[in-house]
Amino acid sequence: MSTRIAFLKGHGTENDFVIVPDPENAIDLPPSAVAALCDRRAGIGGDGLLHVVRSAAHPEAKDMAAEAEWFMDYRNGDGSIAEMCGNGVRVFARYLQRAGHATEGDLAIATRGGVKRVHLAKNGDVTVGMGKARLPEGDVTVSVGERSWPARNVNMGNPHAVAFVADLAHAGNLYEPPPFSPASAYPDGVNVEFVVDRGPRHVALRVHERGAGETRSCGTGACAVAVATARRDGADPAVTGTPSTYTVDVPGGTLVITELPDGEIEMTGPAVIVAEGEFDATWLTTLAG
Ligand SMILES: N[C@@H](CCC[C@H](N)C(=O)O)C(=O)O
Repeated sequence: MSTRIAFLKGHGTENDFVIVPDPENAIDLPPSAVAALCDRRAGIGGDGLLHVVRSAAHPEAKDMAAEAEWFMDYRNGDGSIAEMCGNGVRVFARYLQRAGHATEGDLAIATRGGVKRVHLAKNGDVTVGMGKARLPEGDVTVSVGERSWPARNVNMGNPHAVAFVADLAHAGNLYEPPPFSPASAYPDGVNVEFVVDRGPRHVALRVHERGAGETRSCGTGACAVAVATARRDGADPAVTGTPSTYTVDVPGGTLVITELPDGEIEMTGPAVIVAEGEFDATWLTTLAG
C-alpha cells in the first residue's frame, strides 16, 4: 500500500497555494518536490506552497512556539524559500480555521518574518498585522524594454522594488524578472511592483514575484506599494500622525492596507480554500527526481 499525502488548494486574491498539512514536520519537501507540486501542468499548480507545521516541530520556528502554535513554512513555486508571504498568511489562517485548529477571531502564526497577528472576521475577510516596513536607502532603476523607472526599496521582511508607471501595460509580459540597476542591489533577488494611480488613496499594481513570475496578487507587495505611495503623497503616518489607508487593486482582486503612525501595517483581504485531495508519496519522489 502506498502512502497518501493530503493537500489542499487555496488562494488569496488569486495568489494561489498548494497547502500541505504536516503537523509533525515528517514530510520531506526539497525544492524539487515543491517545484513539482506547484507545476501547473505536471503537478497540482500554485504560485507557492504552504507547509503547515507545528512551530515546536520545526527548527526555524521552535523559538516562536510559545506565542504561535503553527508555523507557515512558505516556499515559492520554484522551490526557493522566502521570508514572508502576505496572501499566504491569510490562506494559512483560513486553512487552520477549516481544520478546526482556529476559530473566528484572533490567532498568531509563526513565519520566517516573525510572529504575525491575524484576525479572522465574520464577513470572511482576514486581517494580518504585517509589522513595519523598512525603507533601505539606495537608488534603483527598473527597466522593461526601452523604458526605465526609479524604484523605491521597501522591505516587508522580503525585498520589494516599487516603480510608479504611467500605464500597467508598460510592464510588458513579465515572463522574466525585470532587470534593475545597479545589478548588485538585490543579491537575493527582489519582487518588483509596477503601480498606477486609480484615484485618491487608490492604486493598482502588477507584480513580478521572485521565485514565481507574474502573479495575480502579492500581499507583501501591496503593503510595500501602500508605504511607497504614502511617502510619495506626503502621507507618511509617522509625519502626519494619522493612519494612512490605501486600496490596492491587484489583477486578482483588492487588498486594503493601513499604516499606523507607529509604522505598524495591517493588510485586509479575502482567503479561500477551493479544493482538497491527496497524492501518492511515490509520485512526489518520482517527480522531485
Ligand atoms: N505572494 C507573496 C510573496 C511571496 C514571496 C515572494 N515571492 C518572495 O520571494 O519574496 C505575498 O503575498 O506576499
